[in-house]
Amino acid sequence: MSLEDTKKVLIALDYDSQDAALNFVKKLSPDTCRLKVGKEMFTYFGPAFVKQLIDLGFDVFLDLKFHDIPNTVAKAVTAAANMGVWMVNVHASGGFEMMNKAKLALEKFGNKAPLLIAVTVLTSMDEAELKRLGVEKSAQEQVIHLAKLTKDAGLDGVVCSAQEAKALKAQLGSEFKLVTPGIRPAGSDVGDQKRIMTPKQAIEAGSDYLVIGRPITQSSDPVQTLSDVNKSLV
Ligand SMILES: O=C(O)c1cc(=O)[nH]c(=O)n1[C@@H]1O[C@H](COP(=O)(O)O)[C@@H](O)[C@H]1O
Repeated sequence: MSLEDTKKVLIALDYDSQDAALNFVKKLSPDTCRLKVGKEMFTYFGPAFVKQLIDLGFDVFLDLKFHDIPNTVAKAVTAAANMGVWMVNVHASGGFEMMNKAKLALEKFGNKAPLLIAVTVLTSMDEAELKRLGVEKSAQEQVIHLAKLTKDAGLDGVVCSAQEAKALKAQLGSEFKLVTPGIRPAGSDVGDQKRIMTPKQAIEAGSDYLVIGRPITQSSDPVQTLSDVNKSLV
């Protein structure tokens, strides 16, 4: 297995302090994880913070979950690619045309284009919440439906829960990337996540990348917790 393949963990840097985030990041090696910057840190600290992480040698997943008209999203993913991020995402419910236009906008970056993935059904949602939105399908059916649309639009993969990973790999093939938040090592707080799995279960089910935030960042020894998670995946 190559070094790249061993970096399955994407740490969700959900901090409201840049110093706290950087103190933590400086204890990490880019060989053992990748980093995710989401709405909170990007809204506070912007592209300059993302660039600092890239300059420290980390692959960055810019998780801004774009959901807008096709032209706006195509321009937003172009801005992300110009920042040099490794992965960027949109909401699949933005539709085929929006996703396809975003993917086409990244073609000009050639092999420097970030991976483009789409969020299917948020891992914080269960079937009761889907029903409130007027979705009558089960969570798994809705994830599969949106993942097929995402693949047809030419994207590289989806964000889903690990609970759907086995069915998605069977239906969409091994190359289509599955990025799974809602990861909870045994015994850790579930918080607002609903569709969860442990890191080891998620990899066994077919997840390519595990997004893990609070179980690592709020642990009493985050570096040790990351190391324990990585060891559990070997
Ligand atoms: O796109 C995401 O990363 C994402 C999608 C999703 O369905 N669920 C989800 O939790 N996330 C993100 O994954 C991270 C999960 O963090 P923890 O729940 O702290 O492990 C957060 O930064 C969320 O914004």
